[in-house]
Amino acid sequence: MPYETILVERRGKVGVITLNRPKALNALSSVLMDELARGLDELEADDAIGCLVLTGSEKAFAAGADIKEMQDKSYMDVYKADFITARWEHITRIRKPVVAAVAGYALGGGCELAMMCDFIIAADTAKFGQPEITIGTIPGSGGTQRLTRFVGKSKAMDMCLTGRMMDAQEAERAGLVSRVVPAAELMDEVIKVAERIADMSRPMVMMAKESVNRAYETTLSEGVRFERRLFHSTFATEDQKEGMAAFVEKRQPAFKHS
Ligand SMILES: CC(C)=CC(=O)SCCNC(=O)CCNC(=O)[C@H](O)C(C)(C)COP(=O)(O)OP(=O)(O)OC[C@H]1O[C@@H](n2cnc3c(N)ncnc32)[C@H](O)[C@@H]1OP(=O)(O)O
Repeated sequence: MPYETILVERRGKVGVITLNRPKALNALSSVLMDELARGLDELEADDAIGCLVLTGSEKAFAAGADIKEMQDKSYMDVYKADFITARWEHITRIRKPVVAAVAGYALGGGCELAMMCDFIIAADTAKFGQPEITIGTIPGSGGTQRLTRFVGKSKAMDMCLTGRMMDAQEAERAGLVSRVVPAAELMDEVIKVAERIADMSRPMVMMAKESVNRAYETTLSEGVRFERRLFHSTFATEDQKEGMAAFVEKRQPAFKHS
């Protein structure tokens, strides 16, 4: 079935999903979020793809959940449908890495969606914020939780209570984004990063992702034990033998993803 609100492309080993509702600044409607889940599943299932990129337009990664769609919902509507989280958290269950390439506005649900990716590379035009307070609600898809883990309590409170936006430089200083690049170079830079990841051993990439994510869900000692067990398991793989042999033989590894 064709997509109406996203574009799904393959650039070699990299799968790119572009949010595509330009007239609404990529407001995250239920149709868009359903299509995003479908697009992610399509790329997850494609063995040729080693890394995913999620991006928007020059003006907006996404300006949040679709306010026009939400405004008339009742408490029962949102409670019974478990609006918004059930649908939105799909991206966090993707096992391949997902890099967010953010230019322009990443507000509300847009900021939350970017934070659900594995890391964020921002254009120097990016603006992050949780402005829900300004429209009479609060973040509903992890904004108060993930933002606090990224930037700490003081800045998260400031963002969530005032609804102010953070520019790309502040977001980098605060640890929300991993790097900032000139807007004109955003996609080239992100594709280079994604290609580098896609060239690594796929099972090792998945294990590293799983292990870093465990840091958010458990204690330090449990996390370190989890990491060590995964580390041990890498010694049962062909790619560990190949990677270390290639280092010793001073050549590039040829990973078989096994
Ligand atoms: C996940 C949860 C629980 C909650 C949320 O995400 S709530 C939403 C949080 N986001 C916001 O509150 C941001 C809303 N948008 C804005 O404040 C502004 O649009 C802007 C600052 C991002 C850009 O302002 P600008 O003047 O440049 O552009 P606009 O004329 O305001 O917008 C263009 C066009 O897009 C529509 N739009 C923008 N954001 C949304 C949105 N979140 N939902 C639905 N539609 C949105 C806007 O209405 C306008 O369309 P029309 O010209 O047809 O009205």
